[in-house]
Amino acid sequence: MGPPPPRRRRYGLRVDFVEAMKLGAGAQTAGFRHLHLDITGSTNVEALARGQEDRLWVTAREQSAGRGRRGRAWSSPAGNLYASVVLTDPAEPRRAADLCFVAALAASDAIIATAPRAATAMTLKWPNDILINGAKVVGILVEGAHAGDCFSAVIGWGVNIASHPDHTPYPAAHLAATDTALNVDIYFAALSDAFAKRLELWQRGAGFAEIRKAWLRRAAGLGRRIVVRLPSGDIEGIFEALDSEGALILLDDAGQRRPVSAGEIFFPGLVPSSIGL
Ligand SMILES: O=C(O)CCCC[C@@H]1SC[C@@H]2NC(=O)N[C@@H]21
Repeated sequence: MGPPPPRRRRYGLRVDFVEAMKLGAGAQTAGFRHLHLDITGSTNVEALARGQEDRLWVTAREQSAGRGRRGRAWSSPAGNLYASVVLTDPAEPRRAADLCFVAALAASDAIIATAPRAATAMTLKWPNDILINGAKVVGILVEGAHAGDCFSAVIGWGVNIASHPDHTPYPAAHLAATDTALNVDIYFAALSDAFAKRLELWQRGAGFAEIRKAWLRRAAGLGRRIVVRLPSGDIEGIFEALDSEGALILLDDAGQRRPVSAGEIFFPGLVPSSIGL
């Protein structure tokens, strides 16, 4: 009789003990590595703790303390994707905000590759959400840490695949509602590949200019009236463009162009439709 199988620990379980999600072949070729956990508080926190390990993906089947933007919690049951990647010195720190757009484009590429029905109704909401018929399916949290001279960025994706939470402050949806064969393994392989390609384009290709152009082609509300919620109150106007720093350019009712680099946007009069989502 051989030795008993290793006992499963709930926390900090390494990839060899759980059914591992696989990196896409392109991501492996590009030198990315992968740590898959059964359950963790937050894959972003795990990744930030490994800030020196460039090109490391950290994924988890479940999170017990998933973090969203604006200090919100991110509901994280099994069946959805929780994935973070560490990039050590990816660019000058002043260009770190570009990563929001690189990340959103990669996640949208992965939807096109794996969820063709949802993809027909997909738009990107500034700065880094993905909507299907106006309802959120992907949220992205980019965080940074300095250690000595080194700057690490961690990008975390939460992707609603098998379910979406109720009672969110915004309408939410999930991808398998229309693309029923989709699961986290299929989506993660596509995301890791798409991210390797978009990162390469940003770092070694045409930089932010190309990313900006591609993002704008999929943007929600471009050329339309939007509301921007700022700490100082709401402002309204036309979503005219994205500048070279990723700020949203709002043409207000007084004809002033106002760059917005932080805030939340809303589309007045748009009711998310629900073709099964
Ligand atoms: O509020 C948002 O829209 C951003 C949500 C980001 C959630 C993901 S899930 C994987 C990673 N780990 C976290 O704790 N948060 C991000």
